[in-house]
Amino acid sequence: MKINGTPYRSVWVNEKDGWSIHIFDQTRLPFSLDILRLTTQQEVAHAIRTMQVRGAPLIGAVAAYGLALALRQDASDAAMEQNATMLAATRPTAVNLHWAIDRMLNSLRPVAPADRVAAAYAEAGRICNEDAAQNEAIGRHGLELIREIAKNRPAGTQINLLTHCNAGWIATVDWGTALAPIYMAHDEGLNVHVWVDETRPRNQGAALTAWELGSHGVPHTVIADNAGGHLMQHGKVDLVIVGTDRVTRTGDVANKIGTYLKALAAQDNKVPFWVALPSTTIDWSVANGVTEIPIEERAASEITHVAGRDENGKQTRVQITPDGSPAANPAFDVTPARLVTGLITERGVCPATEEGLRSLFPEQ
Ligand SMILES: CSC[C@@H](O)[C@@H](O)C(=O)COP(=O)(O)O
Repeated sequence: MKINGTPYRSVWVNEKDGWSIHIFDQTRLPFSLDILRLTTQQEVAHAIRTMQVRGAPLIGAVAAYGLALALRQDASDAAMEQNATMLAATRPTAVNLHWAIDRMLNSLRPVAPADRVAAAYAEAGRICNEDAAQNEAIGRHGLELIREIAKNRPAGTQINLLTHCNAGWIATVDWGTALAPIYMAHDEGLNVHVWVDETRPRNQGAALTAWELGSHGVPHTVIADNAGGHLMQHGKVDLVIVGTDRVTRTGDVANKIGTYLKALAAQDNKVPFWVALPSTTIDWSVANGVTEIPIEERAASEITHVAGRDENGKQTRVQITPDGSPAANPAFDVTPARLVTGLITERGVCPATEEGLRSLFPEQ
């Protein structure tokens, strides 16, 4: 996607040295667009853990480059396996991270250590290109759903979408998952407007989705997380569309905490609830999302404190809870398949069922 007219991806190799990795520091957005240079696997692991990079597909792609950086230091079998395990442990819920590390290992194990660095950069590059292409395809399939709504309305009627967290281009290598159809709808002149859940505790909606949509000129309104149900009751949401960190083969959807409540409200108000994902987000080994998907528990300080900018423009964190009040911070929840209208993948849309997914991915 473009920033001030210049096309960017969310991760790229430094053109001059040919090996260090660049990302945007997402903890600084929306106030500052800082490009970070990562030179070691430890820096990559730190960036993932602290959410300088985040979003399921992007952490997979960045971790793949993290393994390439590790191999520059030591390309032996033992070091490669150890660094892969370390990188895979940085965040537990998004299956794309584990998928990317497994794919790297499967392609690198048969390669002689002397040739592994070049092979690792090539494989990580392919992962990035495929992610960008898959998300673009998701955009085209999701666009059909928005066109369908537009078709049944007087020309130019506003179409109101609601999204949770950030599943935009900076959560992927390019395009985004949930936001890709929205960008395409806006670009072809459909009158889309997006309700953006702020997404406490880390506010990825308020900080990142609002920044992305605003940069692209897409009309949007940031709302408190608890406002979605009310808006749906009053007919102000035509379609909910979210991304996901892991989808079971049966169609259960793990996504940012609060997604489940949106799905319940959508069901009660007969608002379609769609989930956009590349196939790298499907965990074919899991049948029951509620009992089997590991849910990341993050620091209590993300609940007790809020990050923002003060009146002098300085980025700061302020405490919002009494001293000593305990806080719990489960970072994801699971929306059961029965609440999901359908899944949007790079191969098309399907019901959130095992049959639906297998009809699109019969090779699994
Ligand atoms: C295309 S990204 C899909 C998901 O990864 C996204 O919705 C999400 O929940 C991200 O969580 P985060 O904790 O910000 O990494």
